[in-house]
Amino acid sequence: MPSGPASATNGAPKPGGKLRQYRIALVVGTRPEAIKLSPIAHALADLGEPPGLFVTGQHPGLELADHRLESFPAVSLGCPGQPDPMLHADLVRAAMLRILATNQPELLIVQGDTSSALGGALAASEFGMALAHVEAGLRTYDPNLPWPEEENRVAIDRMSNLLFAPTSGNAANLRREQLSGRIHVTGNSGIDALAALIGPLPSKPPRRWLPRRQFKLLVTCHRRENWSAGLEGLAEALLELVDHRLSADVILPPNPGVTERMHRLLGGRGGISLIPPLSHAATISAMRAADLVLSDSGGMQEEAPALGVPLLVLRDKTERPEGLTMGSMELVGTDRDRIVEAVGRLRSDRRLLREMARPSMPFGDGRSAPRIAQACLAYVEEMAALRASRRA
Ligand SMILES: CC(=O)NC1[C@@H](OP(=O)(O)OP(=O)(O)OC[C@H]2O[C@@H](n3ccc(=O)[nH]c3=O)[C@H](O)[C@@H]2O)O[C@H](CO)[C@@H](O)[C@@H]1O
Repeated sequence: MPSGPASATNGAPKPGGKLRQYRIALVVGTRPEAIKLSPIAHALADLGEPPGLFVTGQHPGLELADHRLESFPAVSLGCPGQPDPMLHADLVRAAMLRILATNQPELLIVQGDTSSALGGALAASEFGMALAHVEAGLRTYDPNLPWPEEENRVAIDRMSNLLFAPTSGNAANLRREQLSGRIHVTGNSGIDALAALIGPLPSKPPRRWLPRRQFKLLVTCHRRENWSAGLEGLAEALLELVDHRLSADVILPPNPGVTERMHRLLGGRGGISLIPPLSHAATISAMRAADLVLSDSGGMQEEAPALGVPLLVLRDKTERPEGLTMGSMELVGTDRDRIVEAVGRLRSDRRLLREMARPSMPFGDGRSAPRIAQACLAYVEEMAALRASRRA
């Protein structure tokens, strides 16, 4: 069995986990990866296989304890996010290669489509290590929307031995590409994280939308393709909307450049509050308290249907069409007039708004992490048996 990393461990394995070096490791770089990988780390620990963590540093302020990950042995790679995501992926790859040269787990798990996930996948593949991709098969089929995420997830799926597709639609995408990895339809572990916060899902939306009451928007916008014209269109729309008995809480992203731009566009305007990044629990509370959410976030597209919160997606394409099919969300992009029209239409037609707020679970039942953990463990055991039979 390979030994775990010698450097920078923070905390002992979870009580109940076996006291041994880990065979499975997870790559964690950003807030959404921590949110979605935490249930999987705990599900592995529950099976007696606590994993190790490679923390890339992409989001430098990421606190493992905020995501219940502090009890797992962790190596810090010291690779903060870069303006050029390809450079960042390469830095992560190089840092991982240095560690894997002496300490190799048997299976590396990466999640989603970040440059941390891509860097980890490239390192695993260079070492001939087994690789599992959580959240496989999401596609817009447009390499620019979103960039670089669409390219990252396609590349990671091609390298992976285990492909954990959240939905049957995602699995169908993978089958069409005739990839060599094994496909499992598991649900999205982001829904597990949501259930851990608020209890059984789907949750009942609080009844609201009384006529004449002030209408409250919750807004997030951080995708790279929205950094210039997109943020301007959104800001113009919000400035127009708040003149009409409507308020907007805008949650700022961890990215300082985007935050600075939002302050310039919207700072000091009545009816608009600019809020620093929130904890996951506080974000979910804010979503539930809003009449309507406007966001380009991927995770919030998954959370909104389960919470029964209507969502306008500030993007032209989505890799999560399931939310559109369920009627919980609508694509509006970042054009000023389109946003103003959509908010106005929903605000004046409460029946439409209530229909969008009908809770549904297109992204999983909140029990994907145990499925993923079991499949990972079975794969590791299978590979070990294969190696043993070759030695015999
Ligand atoms: C194109 C796309 O969709 N890309 C993804 C992106 O994240 P994604 O776009 O989802 O990233 P966000 O930064 O929006 O994170 C979303 C998550 O963070 C929470 N939240 C949000 C604001 C806040 O202040 N505090 C907070 O905790 C949300 O409730 C949600 O759970 O990387 C994820 C991790 O690989 C992937 O799963 C997604 O596919």
